[in-house]
Amino acid sequence: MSLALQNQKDSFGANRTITIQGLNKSYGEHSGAAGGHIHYIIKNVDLVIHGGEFFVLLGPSGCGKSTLLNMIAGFISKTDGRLRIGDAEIDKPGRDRAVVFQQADSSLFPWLTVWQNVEFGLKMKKVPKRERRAISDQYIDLVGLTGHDDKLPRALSGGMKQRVQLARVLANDPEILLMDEPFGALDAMTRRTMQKELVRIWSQTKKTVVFVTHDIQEAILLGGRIGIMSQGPSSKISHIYEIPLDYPRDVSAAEFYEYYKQIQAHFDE
Ligand SMILES: Nc1ncnc2c1ncn2[C@@H]1O[C@H](COP(=O)(O)OP(=O)(O)OP(=O)(O)O)[C@@H](O)[C@H]1O
Repeated sequence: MSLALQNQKDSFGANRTITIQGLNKSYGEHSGAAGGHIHYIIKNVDLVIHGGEFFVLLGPSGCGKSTLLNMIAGFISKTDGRLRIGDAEIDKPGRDRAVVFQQADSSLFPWLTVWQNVEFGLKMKKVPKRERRAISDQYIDLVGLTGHDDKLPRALSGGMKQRVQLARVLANDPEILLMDEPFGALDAMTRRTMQKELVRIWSQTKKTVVFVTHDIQEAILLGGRIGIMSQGPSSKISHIYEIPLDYPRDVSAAEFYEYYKQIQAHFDE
C-alpha cells in the first residue's frame, strides 16, 4: 500500500462519526381539516455512522434515502433535529464529504481527459502540477483505469465513467463518501464488477461510506451495517442489520441467503 493511502487509513477515527438525532425534513406547510399539518419526508431519524464503516441505507423508492444522504452532504437543509460530523453541526457542504451520483456523465467534464477530470479538484486547490499528476495517477490506478488516462469520457463505457467519477472524488481525499445508487444505471455484469471494486477500494482507503440503494442483494454484498428506511411519508430508520460476513461476499452462500430472507421479510411485513 502506498504511503498516501496508508496515511489516510491511519487518520480515521471518532472525528468522522456521523451522529443524527431526531432529524426531520418537511417541505412546506399544507392546510388540513384539523387546521394544518406539516408533511414530513423523514421524521425522527436517529442514527450513528462510525468513522471508517461501510453503511448502507436501504429502502423503497421515494422513502427519503436521497433526501437523508443530501442532508448529510449539506445540499439540503434540515427542518429540525441534529446532524453532526464529529462535533461539528452540518449545515452546508464541506471538503470532508463527497457525493458519487448515479449519472457519471453529469459529473464529468466531457472536454477533459480522464486524468484531467481526476486532477480537477486538486487544480482548483492549487496543488502543484507534479503532485497533481502523482495523486491522479495513484487513484486512476486504484480504480483500474491505468492506460486510459488520455481518453475523453465519450470514449469510455458506463462502468469506466463511474470509475473516473470515483477516482476524482477520492483524489480530493474526502473523509466521507456519500454514494447515491452509484451503480443503478449499469448493466448487471458491470454492476457486479463495480461492487467488488468498491469493496476493494474501501478496504484499502477505509473511508466512511454511506451507500444508498433499494436493492437488497447489493446492500448485503456491500454493507457492514444496513439501515432500513421505512416507507414514507414520515420515513425513519426502522431497523439496522449487522452483516458480519467476510468480504468478498458470495451471493450463493447459505448465510447470504439467510440475510436476504430476513430483510425481504422485513419489507413484506
Ligand atoms: N424539493 C422537494 N419538494 C417536495 N418534495 C420533495 C422534494 N424533494 C423530494 N421530495 C419528496 O421526498 C420524498 C423522498 O424523495 P427521495 O428522492 O429522497 O426518495 P428516495 O428514497 O431516494 O427515492 P428513489 O429510491 O426513488 O430515488 C419523495 O416523496 C419526493 O417526492
